[in-house]
Amino acid sequence: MIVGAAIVRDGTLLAQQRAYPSEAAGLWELPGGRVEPGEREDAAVRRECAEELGVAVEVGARVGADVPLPGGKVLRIFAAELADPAVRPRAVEHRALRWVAPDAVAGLDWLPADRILVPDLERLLGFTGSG
Ligand SMILES: Nc1nc2c([nH]c(=O)n2[C@H]2C[C@H](O)[C@@H](COP(=O)(O)OP(=O)(O)OP(=O)(O)O)O2)c(=O)[nH]1
Repeated sequence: MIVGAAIVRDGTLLAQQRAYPSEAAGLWELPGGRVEPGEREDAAVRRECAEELGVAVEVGARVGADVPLPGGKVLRIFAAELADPAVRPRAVEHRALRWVAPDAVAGLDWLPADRILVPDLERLLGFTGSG
């Protein structure tokens, strides 16, 4: 199980740009990673956000359906918020971070699994689209 955090602040979504491996470098994803044996999924989200962004988050409801990943893994996204909205996330192991506006979510160069979740992420941000 891979968990990811859809962190929302001021109506925008935090995305991060992968630096590796080469086939994924430059593409965007949500903060997250593998759930360790015996670890709760919400705890894994908090741990990954601490490791990757240096921030504490509060984990909310699931976003969208599970997305199957190559190799039999599954990606499961949870809504999240910064425990302290004044603390700025840092790109510890990623190339860049971006707070994405609702109307820019669909245009970001996401990893393939995340692209599937775009409508769910837009809904989370309250984006109704152009028509
Ligand atoms: N964190 C994260 N991983 C994603 C997303 N979408 C997606 O397909 N993945 C894939 C990429 C990787 O194959 C896997 C998680 O990799 P990772 O590098 O973030 O996690 P990790 O450090 O715990 O994993 P590992 O390298 O130790 O196996 O899930 C996403 O939005 N966030």
